[in-house]
Amino acid sequence: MPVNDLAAPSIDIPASADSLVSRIPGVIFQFYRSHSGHMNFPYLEGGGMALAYVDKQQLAEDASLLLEQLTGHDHPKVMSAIERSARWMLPLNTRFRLPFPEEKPHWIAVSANPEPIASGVRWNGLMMDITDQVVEEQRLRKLCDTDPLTNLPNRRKLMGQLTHLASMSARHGTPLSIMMIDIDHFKQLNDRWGHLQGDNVLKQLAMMAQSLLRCEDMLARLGGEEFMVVLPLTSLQQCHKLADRLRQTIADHDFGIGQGSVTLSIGVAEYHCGEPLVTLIDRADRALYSAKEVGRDCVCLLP
Ligand SMILES: Nc1nc2c(ncn2[C@@H]2O[C@H](COP(=O)(O)OP(=O)(O)OP(=O)(O)O)[C@@H](O)[C@H]2O)c(=O)[nH]1
Repeated sequence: MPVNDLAAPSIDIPASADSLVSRIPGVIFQFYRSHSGHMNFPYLEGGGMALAYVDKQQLAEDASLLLEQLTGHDHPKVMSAIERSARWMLPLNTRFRLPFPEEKPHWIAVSANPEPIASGVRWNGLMMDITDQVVEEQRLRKLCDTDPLTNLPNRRKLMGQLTHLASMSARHGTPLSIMMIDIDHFKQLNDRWGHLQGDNVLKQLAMMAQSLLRCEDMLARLGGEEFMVVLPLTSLQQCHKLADRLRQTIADHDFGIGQGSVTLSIGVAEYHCGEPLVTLIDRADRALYSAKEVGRDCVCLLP
């Protein structure tokens, strides 16, 4: 084999790190915070879109021009990540939304190592635009938490929300109630009208129930023809009233198969501060069972 064939192909090697930095899909930075709290970016270079709308000269003087643009929870989140990193000399790892003109904000991931210096702390790190990755994460999370037929939250999502609301209720001493809802004789409905019509009833029912609720309430499909509603700041009596309104609304509705063809049995229970959630759910289940026992199309409650 001729010796020339083994030689490395001729490539365009960047002359310096600086010329390489402008070609990478991210930003390399140095960030500084003085003991008095002044922050700036002594160094901020890179490629990709993230730098297109920031004024590097200004940020070299004052980083708050960037930090003040952060919206929602991002500003306190980033500030406390900086504080934690500075206090414990731990890597700074966080993400935030950077507003972009005439576009949705872009998600930026930050990763930097702190080093103490006499006048404050200096970080050397990277920022990357991770918008595509975050959008995909959000899509997958929604898929995991959603019932595909009705588009309602599923059991998994509901249990997370119920756990959160129960701890808020215990902490603030506020009432919390749940409704367990089951369609009566749904098997007969499917057998008589077909599975597609059954699906249609589930979808319409979900929309109608949703329209009777407040935005802080959560309606979920637990599976089959069973639904649950979690109602924060709602006593057993208020929940009972609402459950009966829902039962009546559904009984009055013609789902394309005649009024009265779809009815609900509903069990209602109220959270007792500190009890396990399975106990609350079991009470609502037993109330639902009682509603079936007394003849369906009714609401029963267990305090
Ligand atoms: N169309 C449709 N049917 C479903 C779905 N999931 C479960 N089902 C049906 O729901 C029916 C539930 O039947 P059962 O558990 O016997 O309860 P029921 O007939 O409603 O009787 P009661 O609850 O005692 O009033 C079954 O026939 C399931 O096949 C679904 O996504 N779509």
